[in-house]
Amino acid sequence: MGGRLSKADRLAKRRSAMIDKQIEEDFRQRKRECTVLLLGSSGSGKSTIMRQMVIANQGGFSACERVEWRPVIYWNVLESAQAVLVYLRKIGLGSHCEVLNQALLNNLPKFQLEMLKGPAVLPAEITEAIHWVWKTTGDHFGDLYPQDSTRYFLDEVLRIGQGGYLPSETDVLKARWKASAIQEVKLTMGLLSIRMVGVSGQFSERKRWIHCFESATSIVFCTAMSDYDQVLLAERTQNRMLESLVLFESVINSRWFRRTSIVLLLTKIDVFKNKLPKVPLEFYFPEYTGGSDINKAVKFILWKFMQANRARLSVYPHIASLHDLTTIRLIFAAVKETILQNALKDSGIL
Ligand SMILES: Nc1nc2c(ncn2[C@@H]2O[C@H](COP(=O)(O)OP(=O)(O)OP(=O)(O)O)[C@@H](O)[C@H]2O)c(=O)[nH]1
Ligand SMILES: [Mg+2]
Repeated sequence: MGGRLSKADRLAKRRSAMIDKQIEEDFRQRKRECTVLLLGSSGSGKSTIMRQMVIANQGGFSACERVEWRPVIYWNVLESAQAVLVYLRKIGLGSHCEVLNQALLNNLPKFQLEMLKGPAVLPAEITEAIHWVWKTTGDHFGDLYPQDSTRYFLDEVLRIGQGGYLPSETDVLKARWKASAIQEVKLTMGLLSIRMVGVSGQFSERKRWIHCFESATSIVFCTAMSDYDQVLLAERTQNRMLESLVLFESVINSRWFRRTSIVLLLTKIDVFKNKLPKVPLEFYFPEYTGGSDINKAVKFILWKFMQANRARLSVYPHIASLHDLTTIRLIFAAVKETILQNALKDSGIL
C-alpha cells in the first residue's frame, strides 16, 4: 500500500511542485530586477535624466504624453516671464514691463480658470507681450537666468502660444516641474528590468528618501557643476555646491550603501563652460588655482567630491550636459554598463 499514491495525493504533489517552480521563477525574476535610485539636490537634473531614459529606451514620448506636458510648459513660460519682469524692475527698466503687466492683468485669472477646467491655449495677448519684452530687453540679461531653461522658453514663446500647440520632445526635456512625489520609470536593459526611482531634491522632501534606500541596487548621484556660484533658495547664505557636497558625503558614507557602487553625474557642463570665464571658481573655492581652464576646473570639482568618499565605495564619475542628445547617449551607455555590471554581480550571474 505504502508505495502507491492516491489520485488526490498525486494531484496535490503536482500542485506543490508547480508552486515551488513558480516561487523559484519569481525569485529569479526578482534577482533580475534592479532599482536605480537617482539622488541629488534640487535642480541637479534627476527628472531630466528620467525623461532622457524614456527617450533612449522607449523611443520617446507619444503625442498623448506630450499633450499632458502642455500646462507645465505654459507654467514654465509664465514663470520665466515673471522672472524677466522682476529683473527689469531691478535694473531700472520698469517702463518696459507695462505691456506685459497689462497683458497678464487682463488675461491671467481667466486663463488659470480655463486651465483648471481642461485644455486651454496661452492667451495671444500674453504670448505677444512676452515676445515683445524679451526681444527688446533680452540683451540686458547676459547670463543671468533664474533657471537654465528660461531663455529657451522665452525664445520659443510664439510657437508655444499657438493654438493646437503640441510640445516637442525638447520642450518636455527642458520643462521644469518640481514634482514632490517620488517618480518612477520601468525600463529593460539587456537581461535586466530596471526600476528607476527619482526623488525630489527639495529639503522638505528629503525625509522621504530613506524609504527608497533599502531597495536600491545602484545609485546615480547628480550634482550641477554650474551651481558653484549659486545659493539655496531656502537659505541664501548657503552655497549650492557645498550643500551638494555635504549631501553626497552623507549618502556615500551612509550604512545603507556599504555594498553599492555609485555613479556620480556632474551635470550642466554646458552652463559651467559658459560661466567659468566670467565667474571665477576661486572666488567661491579659494583653494582652486587653475583659473579659467575648463579641464582643471572639472578635475578640481571631481576631486572635491571624491574626497568625500571615506567609505571607499566604487564611484564612477561622468560629466554631462543633459540636454545634449548626442553626448548623452554615450554617457548613458557607460552608466547602463555600470548598473548592469553591478546588478549582475549582485544577482550572482557574474
Ligand atoms: N543647460 C542644462 N540644463 C539642465 C541640465 N540638466 C538639467 N537641466 C535643467 O535644469 C532644470 C532642473 O532639472 P531637473 O531635472 O528638473 O532637476 P531635479 O534634480 O529633478 O530637481 P528637483 O525635482 O527639484 O529635485 C530643468 O529645467 C532642466 O531642463 C544640463 O545638463 N544642462
Ligand atoms: Mg525632479
